[in-house]
Amino acid sequence: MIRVCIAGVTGWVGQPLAAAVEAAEDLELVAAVARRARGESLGRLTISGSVEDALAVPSDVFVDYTSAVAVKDNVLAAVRTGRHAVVGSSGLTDDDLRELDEAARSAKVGVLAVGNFAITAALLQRFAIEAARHLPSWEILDSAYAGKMDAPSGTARELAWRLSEVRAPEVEVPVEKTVGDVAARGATVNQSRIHSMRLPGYTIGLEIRFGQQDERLTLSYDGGPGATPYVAGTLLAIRRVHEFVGVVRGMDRLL
Ligand SMILES: NC(=O)C1=CN([C@@H]2O[C@H](COP(=O)(O)OP(=O)(O)OC[C@H]3O[C@@H](n4cnc5c(N)ncnc54)[C@H](OP(=O)(O)O)[C@@H]3O)[C@@H](O)[C@H]2O)C=CC1
Ligand SMILES: O=C(O)C1=N[C@H](C(=O)O)C[C@H](O)C1
Repeated sequence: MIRVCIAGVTGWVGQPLAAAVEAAEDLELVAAVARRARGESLGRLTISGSVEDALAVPSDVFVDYTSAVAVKDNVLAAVRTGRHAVVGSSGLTDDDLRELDEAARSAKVGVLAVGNFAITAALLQRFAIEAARHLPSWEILDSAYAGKMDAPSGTARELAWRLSEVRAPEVEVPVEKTVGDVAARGATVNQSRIHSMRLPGYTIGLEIRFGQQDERLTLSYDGGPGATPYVAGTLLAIRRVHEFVGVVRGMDRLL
């Protein structure tokens, strides 16, 4: 039986994830965190108001679906107390992930950090890696609901990181030589350009556009209004994270 602690248990993903953990025969939800629901009952357990309190309960895997602001400290606290961690929350930078990797290696635990647990997003990433082997120029468009605090999205950051392992995209006019406002060319993440839009009416989406002379290729991912696609991937990560030591990024290591 794998004992699970979920931070963000009342959230859009945390809620259905907690139900799925409780329904699984090999998993047991032993602790949960959400500040405003502190003290409330969830099945047989009482929701903690802080990660520190939740980590006082023995558990094997810590799952974070809180926010870009809280995730780094939460996961550091979890690995330092010997928990494997599954990171759903977005917002972690490469430097944050390096710091988590050091902490996880010294505690000899695994951390699976996945920008997007949906299979369709994982497939986009795989197809984009293949396309980047053949097409040298691309830019990324990240779209999300108006209230999403972090930018670029975790999905976009992870894609840029994976593409950097293939090559750096070719640009004709170096971005710093832009005439006008350099910010109009988007953010540089691992050498890819990412343009983030935050708009009412949107859920989450990612597009990568490749271009070369006289032809274009666009790969596009759209997340819908429900959190179901993230739950299955997160359950898989909970079951497999003990196989790793240090930080592992991306769903493909699990597929
Ligand atoms: N990797 C992936 O596939 C996915 C990633 N995400 C990412 O996951 C994160 C959460 O998303 P979502 O479920 O929509 O968020 P919600 O805002 O719906 O839920 C956040 C949850 O975390 C709790 N929370 C927030 N801040 C803290 C804190 N400092 N300490 C403890 N608990 C906290 C909230 O309760 P309270 O405020 O009461 O504490 C709530 O339970 C985001 O970063 C999002 O981008 C989302 C979907 C998929
Ligand atoms: O904020 C969200 O909701 C989501 N964020 C993730 C991200 O930052 O990439 C992905 C997920 O589809 C939903």
